[in-house]
Amino acid sequence: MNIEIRNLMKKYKDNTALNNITFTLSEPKIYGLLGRNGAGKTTFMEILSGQILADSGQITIDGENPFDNQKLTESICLIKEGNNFKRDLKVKHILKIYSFFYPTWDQVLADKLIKIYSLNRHLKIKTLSKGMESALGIVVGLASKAPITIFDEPYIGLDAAARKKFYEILLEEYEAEKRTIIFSTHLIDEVSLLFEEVLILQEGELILKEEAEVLRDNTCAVTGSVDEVESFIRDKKVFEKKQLAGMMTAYVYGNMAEADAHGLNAEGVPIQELMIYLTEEKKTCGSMSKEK
Ligand SMILES: Nc1ncnc2c1ncn2[C@@H]1O[C@H](COP(=O)(O)OP(=O)(O)OP(=O)(O)O)[C@@H](O)[C@H]1O
Repeated sequence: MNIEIRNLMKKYKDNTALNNITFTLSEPKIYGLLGRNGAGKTTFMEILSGQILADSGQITIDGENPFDNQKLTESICLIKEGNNFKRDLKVKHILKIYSFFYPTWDQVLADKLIKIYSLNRHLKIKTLSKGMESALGIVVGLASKAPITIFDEPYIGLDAAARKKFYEILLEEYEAEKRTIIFSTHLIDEVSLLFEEVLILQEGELILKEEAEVLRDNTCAVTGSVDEVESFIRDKKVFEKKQLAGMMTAYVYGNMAEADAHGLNAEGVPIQELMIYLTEEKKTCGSMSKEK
């Protein structure tokens, strides 16, 4: 589905949550939507899923506005950090409701996931632990098979093994059938290998939109003697330098092969590091620009 966002603005009183963002998500991909606390990620995901209205600008999915649009809502599944389900309903009721709601619902997958996460269908939501409630969110998000599936920090309380299982199945399902998956999380290191494209919001503005592979190929951490590294980075954009006992590591925009050719040790820069750097101050990544 083609998602077009043009000059989207959203304010809460004097607080600007989204400030004139413009971009297009035209392909089914796994998108990582990143940013510091309060950057506007949840606000954007709520507008995209038709739950709230923007103040101005346009948002369209295949040409239609998602707000109050029943037909489109059947194609979008938003799983939030918590409170996704009515507290007095049982797990089995939730599964039933969502299976009716989503034309693309996959009951076989839902059953498989219920088993993997050892969820008891007869328990009421209010009696589930935080981790179990998150697991149910994951079951619904994945089994919905919604063409636009959005996970907003979906795994509060879920342990590392359960999160790993989630990533594995997400990837398996995505490989079997591509769909647009938008994933927002603060556990970037854990998930970043899943991302095909990364979007970074800061203070309501989109400061980066780039394919993950381009980011990986064009940023590196080079280490060597201070003189060697200083000479290598002279004509490069450097976003951090660290020095210890005569050695220097510099994070730069450049590729590893070039650093190797200079006899320097080069490693990739984790997306989390890049996000932290870019959001320290308002910076954009030069040619790795925000809008395409
Ligand atoms: N319902 C609301 N009422 C008032 N202000 C709000 C509301 N929802 C969000 N905001 C404000 O809008 C800004 C963006 O919030 P949002 O929740 O979209 O950020 P976020 O990137 O999802 O943050 P986090 O990573 O902490 O979840 C913040 O300054 C927040 O305080």
